[in-house]
Amino acid sequence: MIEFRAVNKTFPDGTRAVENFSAVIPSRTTTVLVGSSGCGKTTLLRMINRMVDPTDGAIEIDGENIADVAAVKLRRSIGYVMQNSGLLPHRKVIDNIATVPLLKGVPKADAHRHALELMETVGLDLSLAQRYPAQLSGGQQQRVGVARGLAVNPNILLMDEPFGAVDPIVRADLQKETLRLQRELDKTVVFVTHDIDEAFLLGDQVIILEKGARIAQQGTPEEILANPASEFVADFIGADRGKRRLTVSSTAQPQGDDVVLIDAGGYAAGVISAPDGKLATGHSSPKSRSISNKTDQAGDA
Ligand SMILES: Nc1ncnc2c1ncn2[C@@H]1O[C@H](COP(=O)(O)OP(=O)(O)OP(=O)(O)O)[C@@H](O)[C@H]1O
Repeated sequence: MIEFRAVNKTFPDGTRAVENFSAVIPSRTTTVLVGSSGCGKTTLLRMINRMVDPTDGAIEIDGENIADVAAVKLRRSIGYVMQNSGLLPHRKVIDNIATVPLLKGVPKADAHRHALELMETVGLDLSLAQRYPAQLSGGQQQRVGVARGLAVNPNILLMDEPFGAVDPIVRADLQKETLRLQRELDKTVVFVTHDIDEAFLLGDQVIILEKGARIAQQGTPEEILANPASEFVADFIGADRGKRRLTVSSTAQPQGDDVVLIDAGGYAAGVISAPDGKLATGHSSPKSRSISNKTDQAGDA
């Protein structure tokens, strides 16, 4: 379990990135930190492996204050998957994956053998082992990044917008793989994204953040969708989902046109009656969630 207790971070230039953040991240589950650019997600993530130290407050892992653990030791025991993969361009795939084990003194042959196993784990063809990162697609590079994050066999895996730079189809593929890995590997995953759909897909727990890493809402995807805690949350999950998920279509009826909301799967999610603009309950497919609150009206399909 990772616990943040009243954590603050003010950078030397005076930027207050994190204000009084407290949260529990349970073991062997995935917690997603989601929020707009600059709200403090990456700063929170980097505090877990001491790439950033809090100005005050404490972070504990399984009851131990990480301020008491040497930063390098901590960092080498926690997997970290960066934005844009963060691979070393002049090292072959196999050596990129084995970087930290080699630094820790694992014999090269063992580190390489384990790296090849990890390539299989993340769905990479072994023939790619001798290539350099520039000779891989974006999606393959991200998989190498995940394999590298897993190379120290960590209990905790930190993932910072790992799929931000790939196209939507590859992204969906990588998300699916992440779900599979979660089931197989049973790690504590802390995942950062600004994409609420990704957060709801991957998170057992989702923490929606406002500026200064203030918690707007924390809960399961179902809890948040059913009961957005504030206008901010309703807007955040509604606006984002509405933009991408719902389209509006008109159908001619004897008593006047009906306006139908169509979800991403092409199913009717609800009907806005022509005379008063009222939203009827969505019900047309197993894919559509019931339309029960303002957020859903704004866009949940
Ligand atoms: N080293 C630094 N020095 C000064 N300010 C910083 C530093 N790192 C981050 N910040 C600021 O702290 C705030 C939070 O940044 P952070 O990178 O944690 O946000 P984020 O939510 O991860 O953003 P993004 O989604 O754009 O990566 C921002 O205002 C950012 O400009």
